[in-house]
Amino acid sequence: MTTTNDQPQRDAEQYHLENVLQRISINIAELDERLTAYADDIQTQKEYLWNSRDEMDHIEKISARESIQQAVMTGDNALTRRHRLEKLKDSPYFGRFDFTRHGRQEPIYIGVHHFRDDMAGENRVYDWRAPIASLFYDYETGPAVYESPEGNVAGEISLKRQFRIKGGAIELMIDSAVHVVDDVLQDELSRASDEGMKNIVATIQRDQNAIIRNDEANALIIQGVAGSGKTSIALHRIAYLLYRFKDTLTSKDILIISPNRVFANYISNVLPELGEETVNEIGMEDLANELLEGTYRFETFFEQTTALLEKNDDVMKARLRFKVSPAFLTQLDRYAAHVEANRFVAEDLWIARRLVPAWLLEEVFRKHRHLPTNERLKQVSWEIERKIGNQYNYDLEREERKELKAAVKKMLQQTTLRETYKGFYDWIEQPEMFKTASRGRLEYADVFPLIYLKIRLEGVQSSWRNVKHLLIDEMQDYTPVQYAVIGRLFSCKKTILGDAYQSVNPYSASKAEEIRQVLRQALCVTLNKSYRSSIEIAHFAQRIAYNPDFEAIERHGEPPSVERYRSRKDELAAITDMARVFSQSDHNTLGIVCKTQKQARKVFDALDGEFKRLQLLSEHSAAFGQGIVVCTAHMAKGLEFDRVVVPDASEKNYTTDMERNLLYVACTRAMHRLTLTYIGQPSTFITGENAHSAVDADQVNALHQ
Ligand SMILES: Nc1ncnc2c1ncn2[C@@H]1O[C@H](COP(=O)(O)OP(=O)(O)OP(=O)(O)O)[C@@H](O)[C@H]1O
Repeated sequence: MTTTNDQPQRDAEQYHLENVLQRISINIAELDERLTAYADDIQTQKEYLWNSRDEMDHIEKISARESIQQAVMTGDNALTRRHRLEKLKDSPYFGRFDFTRHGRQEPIYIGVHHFRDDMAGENRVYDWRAPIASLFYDYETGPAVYESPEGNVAGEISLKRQFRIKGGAIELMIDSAVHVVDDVLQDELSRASDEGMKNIVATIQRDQNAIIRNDEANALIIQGVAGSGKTSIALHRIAYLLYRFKDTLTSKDILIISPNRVFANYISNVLPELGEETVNEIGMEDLANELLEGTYRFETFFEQTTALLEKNDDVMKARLRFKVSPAFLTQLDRYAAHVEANRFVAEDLWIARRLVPAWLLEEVFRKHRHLPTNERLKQVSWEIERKIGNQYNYDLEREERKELKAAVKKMLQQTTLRETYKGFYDWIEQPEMFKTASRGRLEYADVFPLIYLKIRLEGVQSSWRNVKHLLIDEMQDYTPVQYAVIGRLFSCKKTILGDAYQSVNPYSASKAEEIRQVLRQALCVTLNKSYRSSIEIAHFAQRIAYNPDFEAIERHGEPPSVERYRSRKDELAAITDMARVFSQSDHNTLGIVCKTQKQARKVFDALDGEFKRLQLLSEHSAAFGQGIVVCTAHMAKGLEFDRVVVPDASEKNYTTDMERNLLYVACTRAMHRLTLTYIGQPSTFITGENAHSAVDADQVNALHQ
């Protein structure tokens, strides 16, 4: 790898950049002229329609309106193109490679958007998603081949160059012989955090590129270590699919299931940055509410996790464990079949002195299995009435119709969905496995099994049935039953991603393999390289949850510090000092990540009043900004901060497996600095026999060299 200090080369690139910027400005000016002409044309057409409305017939009016609509659409397209060009003005491209095919060498510039210079009839910048752009991510200099719609195109790459261009000036320019230059990546990763998640188009790695461009897998499951870029890749994949299938896929066809609104907000600017509209997003609880049509109140996942942490109730854990086992789903399926077979007890029926045999009633009832129960009964009565009409040439009187309806209704074992669900636990002779949460609500662990039963017995209405691509983040926090519901609800393609090591609630979790068993036809891929944290932080986190396949990017920073205090008061005073130091630094975010909401509230109260940009996140929060963010590990999942402080990293506070996971999530949120504080004894996960002391930090380092 060489940094291009070669002045003539830099001058040539500067000249090229200025030329591209000039061409962008010329194209924008031309678009502006066209936009003015479109606006005038639309205005004229509207005036004509208005002035001539009395002389025009219906057909003429429709055609005039269509013509206006057409002009508006053309104008909109021109406006979108203008917006894109405007964005390119700041940074038109980030990469170049020289590609020789059929003896002809051409420099190819790659940017976030395509720039076709319409006036000169030339492609000046290729969209990073274009087939030819894959060469940039997949090859070093030398022979290379890419797949185009017309077939494979082979050639030779003779130069690879990376740029960082800002405000129309080249800030960084590096030539590289390796696939994507480490220096540029290092430079990107060393920066302070942004508002929200950023795009990574300039430094997508080869294995990441393969996942982004996989357009065949029906369900793609990405298991990746903390900070491996799963969320980034999933969003870039969505942008890629929108580009690749632009005729059949729009952002309205995509749905993201995300863990909470803070996370949804955090990732929401990536797609617009990539030139796509934001896509629909929903949380599991909202989805459940919609499927149950708001008829049942239930505790939230956050409440379930909090209860587990605060009560450490073994009986509750046993209930949760039971409901994530594969056997549970099988039993639920059997029960659904049993209920279906026994809920309608038909008898021969005499209506208007005509016989309706029991077998016929049963057959009609069975036929309409996917209707809600009431609808189904109505359908049975209506079909029987029609059959009587056809067979006996007799139309039922009003009273007879009523009699028929009542008789059909009586044949059904009348129970509510909730009673039927509760009956499941009696049926399997484990009634203790069903328990209501506070205020008569359903326990969260019962919500999706209940929905599953509803789907099996009567079907559900979903406003998302037309979704064409579903993205599920933090897959580890959903149970096999949730995946069974998702599998039945969404027949579309799916991208599912997460990390088994980051389950915030191991009693209610799934691993990639378990998800694959439920969804079938799924392709699992693994990402083992972590980009977020400095190598020191990454290796520290490995001591908490060791993964032999883990690989950290070689970016150095300060070693994490574990600090002991004599009292809680001293500890809080030290954390306040850390917040002060952060406020004076050039870092943008400090996450103070606690185990429970109560603990987070205490830390927040200690800091409140002194710091301007201070925020406490709760399950009701919708976003977080730059500054100091106090939250639980549960809420911090998927987020990242320049600096992280983990208060109360004591033996008492972090003991169980669940707490180990939370500690791991908390530490892996840190990009550049990590501090853990405690009083008494430190958690054995970071120092004692429970930490991965068998493989100490040096050994872990050695493993990765
Ligand atoms: N190829 C890349 N180039 C630059 N930055 C990258 C690249 N891949 C990942 N990153 C950065 O690494 C960080 C982690 O990415 P992301 O949040 O997508 O990972 P994740 O696997 O979803 O993490 P986690 O599971 O820990 O929440 C982000 O700052 C992202 O920008």
